[in-house]
Amino acid sequence: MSDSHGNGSIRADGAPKPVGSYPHARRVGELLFLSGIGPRDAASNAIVGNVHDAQGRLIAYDIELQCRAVFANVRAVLEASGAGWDDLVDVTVYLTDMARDFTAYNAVWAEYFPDIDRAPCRTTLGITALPTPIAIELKCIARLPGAATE
Ligand SMILES: O=C(O)C/C=C/C(=O)C(=O)O
Repeated sequence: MSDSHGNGSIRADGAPKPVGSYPHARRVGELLFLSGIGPRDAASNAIVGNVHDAQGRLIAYDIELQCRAVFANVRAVLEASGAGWDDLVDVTVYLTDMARDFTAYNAVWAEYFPDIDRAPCRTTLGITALPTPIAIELKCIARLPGAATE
């Protein structure tokens, strides 16, 4: 974890670099607010699961791979912040093609959150575009371990 400014700002070495001028997360009291994060490879920052033609145009993507990559990135930011998967309390999921991708995404979600009583609250939105050519982005809020639940 890096919080060199003492303001709760987190930069996670194990997560892909943010694509703009924002931290991976901010701690505020017992809560941890994660920036929107996409399905990028943490080492190369390349988008996972995108298929391009010889001219470099995006021609296909694998939503399952993108789901797994974005969940891995969320986990990396949580762990760098001193939290874990079970500390997620609220997740907003943005999909660029709800009709095509909801079923596959929902199945991967169920693998990662098999226990409905321990899963975070979730809201899934279909939107026309994300800032980069990704099909899924997650926006998460977690409760830091040790914080009271009530
Ligand atoms: O491209 C990504 O990996 C995710 C980018 C997110 C943003 O730039 C944003 O939500 O502003």
